[in-house]
Amino acid sequence: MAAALQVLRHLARAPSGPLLLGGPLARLASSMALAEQAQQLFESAVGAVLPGPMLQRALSLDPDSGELKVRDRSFQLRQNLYLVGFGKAVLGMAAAAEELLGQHLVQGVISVPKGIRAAMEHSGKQEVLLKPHSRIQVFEGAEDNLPDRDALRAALAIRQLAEGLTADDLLLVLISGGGSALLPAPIPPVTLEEKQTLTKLLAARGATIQELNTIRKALSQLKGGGLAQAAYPAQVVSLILSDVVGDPVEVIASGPTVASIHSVQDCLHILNRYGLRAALPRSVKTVLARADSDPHGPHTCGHVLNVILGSNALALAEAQRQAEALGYRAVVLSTAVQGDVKSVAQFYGLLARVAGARLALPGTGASVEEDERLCELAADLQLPDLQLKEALEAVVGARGPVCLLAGGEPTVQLQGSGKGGRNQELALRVGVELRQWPLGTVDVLFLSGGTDGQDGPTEAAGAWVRPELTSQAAAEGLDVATFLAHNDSHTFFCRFQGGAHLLYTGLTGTNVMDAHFLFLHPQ
Ligand SMILES: Nc1ncnc2c1ncn2[C@@H]1O[C@H](COP(=O)(O)OP(=O)(O)OP(=O)(O)O)[C@@H](O)[C@H]1O
Ligand SMILES: O=C(O)[C@H](O)CO
Repeated sequence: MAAALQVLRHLARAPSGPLLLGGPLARLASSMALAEQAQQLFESAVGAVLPGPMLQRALSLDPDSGELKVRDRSFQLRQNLYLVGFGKAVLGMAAAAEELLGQHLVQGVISVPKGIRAAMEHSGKQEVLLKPHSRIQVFEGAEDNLPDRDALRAALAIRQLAEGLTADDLLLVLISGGGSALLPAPIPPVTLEEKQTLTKLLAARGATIQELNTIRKALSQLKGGGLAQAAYPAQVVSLILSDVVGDPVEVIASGPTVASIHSVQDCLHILNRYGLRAALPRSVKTVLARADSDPHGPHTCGHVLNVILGSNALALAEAQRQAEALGYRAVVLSTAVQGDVKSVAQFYGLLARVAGARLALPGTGASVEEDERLCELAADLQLPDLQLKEALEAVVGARGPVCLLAGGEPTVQLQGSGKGGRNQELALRVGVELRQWPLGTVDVLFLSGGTDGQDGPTEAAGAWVRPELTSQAAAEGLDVATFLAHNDSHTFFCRFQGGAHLLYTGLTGTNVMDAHFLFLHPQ
């Protein structure tokens, strides 16, 4: 962070060339409104991680020999292919896999969210639906992202299919976010209800996805490598769409094809941390005690190839390419944005100010205090891959419009009973921050969107804001602070300018967390 601070000071003194005002870039920008460009970039980010194109990139089948190539590995197909899958994006992944490999597919079972087929049909996304005579059986379940009886039935069908395989077979496992809730198979005597309660309690008390999934793995027959073990001696290829920062295969959907490295002690620490150890059901204690003395130890997964197919980084890289094609100097800041939405909003607000000042008044920049405060905010967020120094250097060298891109999943501490999602809340908070940092001659726009197309329990994917937001809202009689106090960002955006700042994509059929874009455009 000290290095970034040094660069900030250096950049503040650095001379800058003239902006290309009135040049081709400015003309291009004026011909296409900034908001439209922002939405276009969001769509291109999502487009890069749609199931079909992703599978086509990762798999290639030689139709004559039946040789399947997955990255640099080869597998021989001869009507020996089976498929299972679980997760919010798995319907489209399965449709694409069947399209590519259908002639070798014997049977498949997938577990997908309740209502997803109807929703996709409704939004005209035929490409993510299975064909009428598909060999893949579909189970819908896990309403509200919680394991239920329907998901349990799906998990048992998946286990049965895996257990019936032989050494001649290949099992293709399609995995995406939401997979944990869609593949519940508690180890007896733990019941589904007990697992549901424990999961809910851990989530409500703020457990991270890593902690939550460590517990899920310890209590599950299929998570933490259990599915891979059930499929042994068949070969297993897992194609994974990541919805977790850093793309850890052992965490995404609780790693059903990755050997778990956690001990019972790890689980007890987590349960202690959230005050749940004392009140554990007897069944959970029994399973944990049994695991402690399990002579077989953790599952082995030597017969498995785990491949990350798509991620937030891939989506942002595409948006970056598109932004550059539109004439922006585009930099990916981080793909690991986590932390409380309020701190994340402060960071983006001040970043806009510090970067924008360099565009507005070349050679001067923001104040030293603002530079220092930005570095402090960045340090507090602890983003492992943050490219702040590079981004600010790029701004100085840009001499024209700049687009800073980031991704991840901030958290919202829900206090009110309002309607919203973390993207709309982040955008609204950034709108408030931008008001504090007037940038004069630089046009600013911030957009935040969930790549699955659904932000919290709303129909919008996210929202975009500009520095004028709070004053324009006040003129419409809308007090932003009141909406924020109740986590009511969606209601706010529905009313503000007739909903014009909401980002609507419909369900996209994919899910690689959220995308944040900050546009700085010298006027
Ligand atoms: N009123 C609200 N305001 C802000 N955020 C909210 C509100 N209600 C729910 N959320 C947030 O929405 C999220 C839950 O919605 P959603 O199902 O889209 O997220 P998710 O389960 O993390 O799935 P995904 O990663 O696929 O988006 C949680 O992060 C929750 O804090
Ligand atoms: O299903 C899950 O466990 C989460 O979506 C993380 O992958």
